[in-house]
Amino acid sequence: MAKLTTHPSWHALNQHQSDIRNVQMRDLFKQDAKRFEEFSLNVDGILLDYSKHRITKQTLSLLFQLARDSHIETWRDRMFSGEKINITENRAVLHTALRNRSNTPVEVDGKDVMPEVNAVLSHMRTFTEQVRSGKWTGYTGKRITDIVNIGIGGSDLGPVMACDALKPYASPDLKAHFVSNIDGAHLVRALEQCDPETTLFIVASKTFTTQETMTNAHSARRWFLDAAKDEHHVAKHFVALSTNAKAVEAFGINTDNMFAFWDWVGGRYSLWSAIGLSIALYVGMDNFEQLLAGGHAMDHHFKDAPLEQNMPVIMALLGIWYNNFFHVDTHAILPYDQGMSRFAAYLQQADMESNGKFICRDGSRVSYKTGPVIWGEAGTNGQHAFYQLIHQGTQMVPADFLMPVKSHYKVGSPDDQHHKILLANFLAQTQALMLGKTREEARAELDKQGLSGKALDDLLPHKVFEGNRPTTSIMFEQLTPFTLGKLIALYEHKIFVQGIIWDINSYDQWGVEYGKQIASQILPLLTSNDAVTSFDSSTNGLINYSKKNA
Ligand SMILES: O=P(O)(O)OC[C@H]1O[C@](O)(CO)[C@@H](O)[C@@H]1O
Repeated sequence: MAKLTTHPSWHALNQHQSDIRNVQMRDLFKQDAKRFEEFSLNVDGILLDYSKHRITKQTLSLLFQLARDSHIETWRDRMFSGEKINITENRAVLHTALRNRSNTPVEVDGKDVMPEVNAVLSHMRTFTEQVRSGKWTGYTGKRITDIVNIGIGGSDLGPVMACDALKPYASPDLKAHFVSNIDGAHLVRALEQCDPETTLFIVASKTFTTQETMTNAHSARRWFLDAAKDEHHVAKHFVALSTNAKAVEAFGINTDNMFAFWDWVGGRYSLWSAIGLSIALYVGMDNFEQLLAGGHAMDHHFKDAPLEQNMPVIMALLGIWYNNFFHVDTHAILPYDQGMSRFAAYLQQADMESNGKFICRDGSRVSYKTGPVIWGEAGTNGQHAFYQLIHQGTQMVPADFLMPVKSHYKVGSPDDQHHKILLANFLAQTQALMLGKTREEARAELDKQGLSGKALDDLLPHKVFEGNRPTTSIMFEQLTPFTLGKLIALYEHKIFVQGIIWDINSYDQWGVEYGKQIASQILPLLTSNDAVTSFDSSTNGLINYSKKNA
């Protein structure tokens, strides 16, 4: 495949960027009263407004050409059809099969995976209904009141995010806790809220070897047995979500209580699989299937819509525009919905573990930037923390603003203003970032406030906003399971498109493996009495300090 930087569209985009880099969005809006209509898209109830970007029609047409030059459509079809596009692990990438509600056959190595996918979903349904109805009881016959998901990375972030987002759909009889960190504080704090007689542990690990998860799971088992005494009771209180039946058995979990998935499900794409069991328990299997249906609806859109009207493709290309042509390093995710407060953390793994790569698929080094730093916080909290930098800092921070039109919550009086105030802030921020405030406008404002002379002149430069700061607005009716499914799949496909354009493998994570490898070399040294001298002086110094002061 031709290298990205050799595509004529790449060169044309570079040239185009230097032509339009000083164009002001406020002027573009003045020149074209229909800019919103031209640069927005409504897919199945999700409105994407990308008019507040430093783009013209020509920008988009060059970006779509870049996508075509990168053979996006061919790669997309290869992914959906189960081809092993994860080349370094020789695996298919088929999270889309997990939410394939049309149930059309999807083959891996000549075998349709749908019967197995459906069997696990049906197992999940039976189990969740038993637990939620109180039929599944603990060792003393009491119903389950607390679930504790023990997992990390993709075996944690998706379920945490989705349970938080879908709390309005949750059963009031079941509390969900999530333990991921190896720091004992995480487990201890969760267990403090639980009773061994009524707690169900969900050990979520694709490999069932991850150090954090296995250590936490063994500690949870000990905590449980301290109360239950008899190992036979473990079966009622521990279930496993994994691809590794042998390791599940070795842990002491009955494989009847194991919910399987497969190596073609990447960890960070696994909330659609058995890894979503905590979501299904918390909000019920019907709602979990609605989440899957939302993901599936977005898959259809991504597969069927022409590139020019394809939401994930447009979002991906806007990211490429800033990343590779404005040389921006970062991208903020700003959901104006308290339930989505973990959405940025979820996308951090989805995006950064996927596209934080410097090696092309052919093994050569990339000569351009790949994935940006993803971060964010729920609005309006972010406004009172870091938005200052987005407004007046020296770097451009493209941001996605997300917001439901309707809230699930009513607070106090019938004329509850919370959601309107939230919406006003959402709209104000994106407008202010686009418009900025010129020197003249700032002067007029200060003048109106009664300032004049030196006092006005001194304050004036601080009150100027350059504006022209790009944002995408994503609005939807309400945060339902279906909509959340669509939003997650939207970002997954955006990440896919960017990975293809950057010519990297978005589906491995050797960087994470490397850290694990070194940690396992260090761990035994922490228990010996000898001073450590085998590493660099910094690592030796830190190890020896910690040993001396333990
Ligand atoms: O589910 P496992 O195998 O415990 O892995 C947990 C996480 O660790 C990673 O391998 C690295 O963070 C992720 O991709 C994965 O989601």
